[in-house]
Amino acid sequence: MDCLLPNFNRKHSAPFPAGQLFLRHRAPIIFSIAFSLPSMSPVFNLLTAPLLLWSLISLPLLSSALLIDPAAGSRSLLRAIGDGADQPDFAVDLNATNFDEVLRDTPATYAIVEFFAHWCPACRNYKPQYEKVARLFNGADAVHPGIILMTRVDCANKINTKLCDKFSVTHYPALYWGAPSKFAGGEWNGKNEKSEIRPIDDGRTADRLLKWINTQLGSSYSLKDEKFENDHLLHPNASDPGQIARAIYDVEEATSYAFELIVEHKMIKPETRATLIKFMQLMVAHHPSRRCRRGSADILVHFDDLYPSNKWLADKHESENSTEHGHLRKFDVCGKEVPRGYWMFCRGSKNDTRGFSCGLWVLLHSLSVRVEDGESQMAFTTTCDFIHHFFICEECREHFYDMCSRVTTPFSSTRDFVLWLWTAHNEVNTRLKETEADSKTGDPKFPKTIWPTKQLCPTCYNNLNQDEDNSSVDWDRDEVFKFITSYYGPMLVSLYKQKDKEQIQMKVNAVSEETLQSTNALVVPAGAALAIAVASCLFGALACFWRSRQKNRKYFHKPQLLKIIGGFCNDFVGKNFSGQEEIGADVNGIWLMCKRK
Ligand SMILES: Cc1cc2nc3c(=O)[nH]c(=O)nc-3n(C[C@H](O)[C@H](O)[C@H](O)COP(=O)(O)OP(=O)(O)OC[C@H]3O[C@@H](n4cnc5c(N)ncnc54)[C@H](O)[C@@H]3O)c2cc1C
Repeated sequence: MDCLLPNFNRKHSAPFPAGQLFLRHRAPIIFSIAFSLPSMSPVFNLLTAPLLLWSLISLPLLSSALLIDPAAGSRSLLRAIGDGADQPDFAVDLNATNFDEVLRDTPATYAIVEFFAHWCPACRNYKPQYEKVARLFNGADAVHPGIILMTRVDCANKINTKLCDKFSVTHYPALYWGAPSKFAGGEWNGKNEKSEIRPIDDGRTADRLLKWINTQLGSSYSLKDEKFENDHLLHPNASDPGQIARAIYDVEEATSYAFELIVEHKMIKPETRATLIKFMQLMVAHHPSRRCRRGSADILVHFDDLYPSNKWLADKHESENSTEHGHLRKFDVCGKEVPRGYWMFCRGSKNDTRGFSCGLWVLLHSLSVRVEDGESQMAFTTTCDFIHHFFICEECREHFYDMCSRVTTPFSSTRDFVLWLWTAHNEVNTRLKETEADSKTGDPKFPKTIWPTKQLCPTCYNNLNQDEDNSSVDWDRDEVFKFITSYYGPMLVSLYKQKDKEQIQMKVNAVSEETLQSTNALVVPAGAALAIAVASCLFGALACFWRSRQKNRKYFHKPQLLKIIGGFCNDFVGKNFSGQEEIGADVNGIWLMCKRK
């Protein structure tokens, strides 16, 4: 049951206003008078004794009935009741002084604000429910960090009166949902239907609140979700292979961050433009996260408008309107919901270790295992150029490019590319192992090792008695390839937009993801050179088509579109066209229409 607010000023709207005011404001006075009077005059003893007795007996009773503790303060007592005094709160207490600042600064994509009143029994009962959900999203040990900041504001606290009024709170507890930035300095009056802040109409229990959230995000969070710990591992890099499943968050975050850096540092120049487009083509086809594939496709389709290829135009654009990079920023490459500022698989034991560079490696490996044989050389050169132009770490990109330059024979298979990237990464590991030992700049909990360790992949070692040292390890390269393909392949799938809650379902999804990958194939293995050309043409043609469909939606009818797509499928990829799928859910939808023969 909610606590309804009467129509008069909230300050006077407590269910027990007289009692509460009495206890909050009068009781201490009566106490002090009662205790001081006897010392003033013995004449008052007769008067004060019964009063004192009444106070001593009735006040604790009344206080506990009204949840007011004169000694400890109402808030602290309220916190102590319900879910145990020792348990920390997960939801963040906000007030008028920090509300805007906290919500402006949070890296979370969404915020929930609970407006409550500390005197409200329904709020007290609701608190454990709210906390159950907040446990998932808030705090250093959040299970799903960076997605939702869950907060509360005590409207019975005088300093919050204006703040609560701005959000037209009519009952307690009242929950609102929106982007944190919309809350900061924002308001809600219940009339503006287009407001980006919305009341949560069904969050009365933890289950229902989470269900409401899942509906908004297309997620499948469960109250039973537990944090995926890195800490319990004996050796983090020799971990349970299942750990990699969490790396999808990191790959998404690394992708978003990389793109943000590119935009912020204005790295899109006429000479780097083509590299970025090719890398994004690679992402559209092979990024392990569905939302990053979709986001990259969206950006690609609008790329010409946002960054004209004509240098003169680009320069003019730049000087006239230096916000064109800002336009790109509005395209979140992996969507708006990607958690930011957190790392799961790549979380270091210190703030300044691991994170982005680890996520970037995982992205590169996960792309490498997904390309087809015919795309391997293109994927290799695109990766080399991407790191060369867009990885801000000067030393890293130079070293990496040096390793790229040492390749003399074009790759003709996925295996070549996967194993080259693995070797290159191990070369970096070997170099850094020494540097970090000298400079002590590495993460003590994640020392550099030759990878995969024996613990992670015993079959990768021809001789298990050998030291795990790059120069001397006798690798079974077939086993290494098999291991890497499965490690960065099916296990690293998007956790989003999947309704199924159980782990087992993830495996099922991994299979469907694999199917998607295979139907996504850009090329038939009809020779590397042809394949590279076809891959680029196909995407260009499809993107072009998709774009024209967006722009000229009213001029095309479905049969015409089916015919055009059928033509693309047959001409470019030699695959049958299945017209069953509805046209144009997104670019992935178009890929899906070309079925293997
Ligand atoms: C392209 C690139 C070049 C870099 N060059 C340099 C450099 O020259 N100097 C420098 O100081 N830093 C460089 N870095 C950063 C450095 O390699 C690490 O990313 C950083 O030190 C963080 O290390 P980490 O412990 O998180 O593991 P990382 O090395 O980032 O590895 C991430 C994860 O990948 C897995 N992994 C490890 N080795 C392999 C492998 N061989 N094959 C497949 N998977 C593996 C492990 O699970 C590991 O946890 C580079 C990063 C990138 C992306």
